[in-house]
Amino acid sequence: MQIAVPKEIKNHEYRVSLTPTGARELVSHGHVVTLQAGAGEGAGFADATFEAAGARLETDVARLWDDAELILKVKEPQAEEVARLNAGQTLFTYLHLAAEESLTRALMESGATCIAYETVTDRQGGLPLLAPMSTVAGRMAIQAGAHSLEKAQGGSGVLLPGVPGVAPARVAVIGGGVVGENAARMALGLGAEVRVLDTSIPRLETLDDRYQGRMKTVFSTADAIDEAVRECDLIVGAVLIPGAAAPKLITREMLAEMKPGSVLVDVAIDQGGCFETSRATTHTDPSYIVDGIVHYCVANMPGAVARTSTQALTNATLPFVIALADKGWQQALADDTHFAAGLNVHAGQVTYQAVAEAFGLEYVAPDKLLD
Ligand SMILES: NC(=O)C1=CN([C@@H]2O[C@H](COP(=O)(O)OP(=O)(O)OC[C@H]3O[C@@H](n4cnc5c(N)ncnc54)[C@H](O)[C@@H]3O)[C@@H](O)[C@H]2O)C=CC1
Ligand SMILES: CC(=O)C(=O)O
Ligand SMILES: [Mg+2]
Repeated sequence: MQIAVPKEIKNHEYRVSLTPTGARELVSHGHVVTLQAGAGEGAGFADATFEAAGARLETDVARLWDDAELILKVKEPQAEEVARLNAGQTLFTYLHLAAEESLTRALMESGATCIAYETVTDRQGGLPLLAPMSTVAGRMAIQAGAHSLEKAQGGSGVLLPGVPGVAPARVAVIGGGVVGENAARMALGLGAEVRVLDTSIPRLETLDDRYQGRMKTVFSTADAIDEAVRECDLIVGAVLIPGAAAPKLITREMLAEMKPGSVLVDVAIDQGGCFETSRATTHTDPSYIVDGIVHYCVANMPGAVARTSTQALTNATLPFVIALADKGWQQALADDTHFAAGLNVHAGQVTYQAVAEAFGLEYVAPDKLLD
């Protein structure tokens, strides 16, 4: 199969969708891997390393897209990328469509088959292609939050661990999944006082057991969120209802209850964000202030640590990419219902229920296309 690896064009996105190690595996399966020249540089992978792995280099972007049967990307396609996509091609990348009606409609119009990393599932009920980047983003959320608390960023001037004789900061993490656990773990490591809110009791049990009570576990209710808003210096938004737009858990009105200069880090921004006042930002200008509260809402946080993220992403995606390339999308998805959960759009139809519901579009179940 002809596989294309374009250079990412989203603001400060330095990841690439395949490492040279991944390219070597695909080439050994008899596939042709074509990399846009320079696509790996941001992640520290020179063109020559890809060539040594058996990949071809292409400088003509139009030709790269035109010749491809399978296009591997990291971030959702930007407008100029959607325009290059054609019927019959398969796109495998993060899509986050429930937060993006215009992208959903544009992908439908392209006629292509679009498989989202973030909705592929596993037998344990997890999201194996979201998890590696959630791990990265969760860990970064506390770095970003600590920085945002500094006065120069508009923050309250609180140091997360405090110092002897001065209390540490209070951190609340709403959503105790992969992002949430990693954020809470980093905050604990820095000496903050940490609570995690989740609606899943089994998840809170796991965290309580794993961290032996060192982080407070809280059942997520409106009361518990009100309390966190009043008490905490830093709140990380890390909720997810797979494939759906994030619920708005902190309203603009509630910001008045927060201490001035407190910080909201909305990691769930790629699914629309879980705070009413969140809007997606970029690494160029990552935070802004509403009613005295600093908001950090970067939708591609892992792009800033592209080396680590690229390796972690390829480790997770490679078995799925090999299945797509070896068998074609229809057979690969028919053989694995968890992989089939990744299909979001095919030939003009929406094949992911939460996305169809978000925009009042007709839903076509993937299994109807796979018989
Ligand atoms: N901004 C960025 O760069 C990145 C964003 N993300 C996003 O972070 C979000 C979280 O991802 P994961 O941790 O992997 O998901 P996950 O599925 O592992 O965890 C989500 C958790 O939220 C909980 N939850 C749902 N509704 C809740 C509520 N009302 N209150 C409290 N908890 C609630 C669930 O029970 C679950 O434990 C996703 O939107 C994901 O796309 C992930 C990676 C990078
Ligand atoms: C998950 C996601 O949106 C990212 O890694 O950028
Ligand atoms: Mg086209």
